[in-house]
Amino acid sequence: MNIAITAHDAKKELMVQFCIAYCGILSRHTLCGTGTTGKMVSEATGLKIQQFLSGPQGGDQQIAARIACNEIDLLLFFRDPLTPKPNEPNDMNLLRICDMHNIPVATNIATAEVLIHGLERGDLDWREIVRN
Ligand SMILES: O=C(CO)COP(=O)(O)O
Repeated sequence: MNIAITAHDAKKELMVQFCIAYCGILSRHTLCGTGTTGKMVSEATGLKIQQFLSGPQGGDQQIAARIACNEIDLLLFFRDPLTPKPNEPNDMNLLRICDMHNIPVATNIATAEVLIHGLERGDLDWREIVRN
């Protein structure tokens, strides 16, 4: 499966901890992410992550474009609901494009836990069919 990761600044450390905890599962999949999040997770876990631009520079949109091309099977996007963001419209577009294409997306760690266990159990195997 192709998994994309991104996180707002206040949630980056949480994303790192999540990826450390599920490193074993994540290592069996193809990972990509926005620049800073991808770099932090890669350095902390040793996971190979294709790093796009930083989110505000267009990394979010690079992920959105891949979702539109049916190249992403799962998005983990840890959002900070408390701090206003200059690139909020891009964030909204990323979530919109997931809804457009029925891509499983977690915007917080609780949902991410459910999805990662589901992924491990094979609940997302239907993506293999719709991708091909
Ligand atoms: O912008 C982001 C989430 O919207 C994250 O981008 P970075 O991982 O490059 O900080």
